[in-house]
Amino acid sequence: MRAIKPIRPRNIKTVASKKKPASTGQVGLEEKRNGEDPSGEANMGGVPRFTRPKGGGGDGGEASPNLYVANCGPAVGISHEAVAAAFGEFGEVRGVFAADESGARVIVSYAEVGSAQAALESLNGRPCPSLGGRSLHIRYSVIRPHTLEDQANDSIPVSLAASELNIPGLYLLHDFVTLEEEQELIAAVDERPWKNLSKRRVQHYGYEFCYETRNVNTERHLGELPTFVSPVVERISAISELDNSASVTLDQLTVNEYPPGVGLSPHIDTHSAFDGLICSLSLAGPCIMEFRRYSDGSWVPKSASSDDMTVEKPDSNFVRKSIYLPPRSILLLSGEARYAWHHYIPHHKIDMVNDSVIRRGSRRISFTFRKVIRGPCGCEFPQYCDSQRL
Ligand SMILES: O=C(O)CCC(=O)C(=O)O
Ligand SMILES: [Fe+2]
Repeated sequence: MRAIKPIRPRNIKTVASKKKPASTGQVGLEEKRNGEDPSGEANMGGVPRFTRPKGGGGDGGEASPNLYVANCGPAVGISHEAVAAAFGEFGEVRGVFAADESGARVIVSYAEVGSAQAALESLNGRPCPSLGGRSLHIRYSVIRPHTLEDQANDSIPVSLAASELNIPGLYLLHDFVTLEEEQELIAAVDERPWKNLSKRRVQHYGYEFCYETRNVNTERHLGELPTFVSPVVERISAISELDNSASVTLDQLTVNEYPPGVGLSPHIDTHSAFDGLICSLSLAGPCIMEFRRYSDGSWVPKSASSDDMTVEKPDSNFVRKSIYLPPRSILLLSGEARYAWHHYIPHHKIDMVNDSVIRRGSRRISFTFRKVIRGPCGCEFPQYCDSQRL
């Protein structure tokens, strides 16, 4: 058994994610530029995320379901409810939010772009009878990128050691491979074909992971895991912390290559797809991984076809914990950590570590090893389990 280096605890803080879980688009507003989660994002930490488009020109540029409306708001005697009613004539209004602290500028967020278009055409620059005859100045709103200040407002402490997180079944082993092994593993995958997803590239071995079903086709075995990972797989099976779970034969490998700043939406790996041990080796670059335990965390199948792996319920409460994954470390998820906690990599180019700014300057490559199962999952966490959904 190889020795596991002790981990020096440090007080690290991250500028992590949003407090509120996004809608099924955890890709959320950074990616869905039209904004599908206005209520959670428009005023994150008191700072509006929808904002006035920069520069001059017409209606403010690219059409969006969110309108920036000036000369209107509580400071000029117009309540948000009144705004919602007036704009509601053009389609479903999802929300009205303060655009800034003036009280005289609001964001009106529609369900549909077409409604925003109709409202803009009818109401812009004209006195609006249902809003006291005020002339409104309307443009399409844009989403202000996350700033460090936003992130700091939404930060949670980041641990270096899994033991600090108190999540049963979670382990982080530092320096699981050497620098030389890391280079060899990276070179091996760089020689092989990558598959492009929307924001990152992947390779699958053993069985292909299907992002639409979040499962594998057990009938299509692609072959044994490649020999270049054999030393890693052997080393995993010798990890004493894992007792008998390490004796499972890992037969599926997903290699992920994340460009700087790209993360992964919160998800639990499908229970009925994989056995109780999931191992993720980090190479090349670091990341922060957040764990979330949802109080009402039933397993929600993904509706939209996407590779972002978002599986979460909007508006549910959750506990957050965060850990720093350095290159060459391996993260082990078993038991509760594997079955009941969502894991998530925030989409950040910058993280705060010990009050200093850490840039994710390089790509991160992860090797995630799992064991495919054929029958239903029999875990002890039915509320998170696709096999035992109540
Ligand atoms: O990149 C990682 O470390 C995690 C990947 C992951 O969670 C997954 O592929 O399900
Ligand atoms: Fe995962």
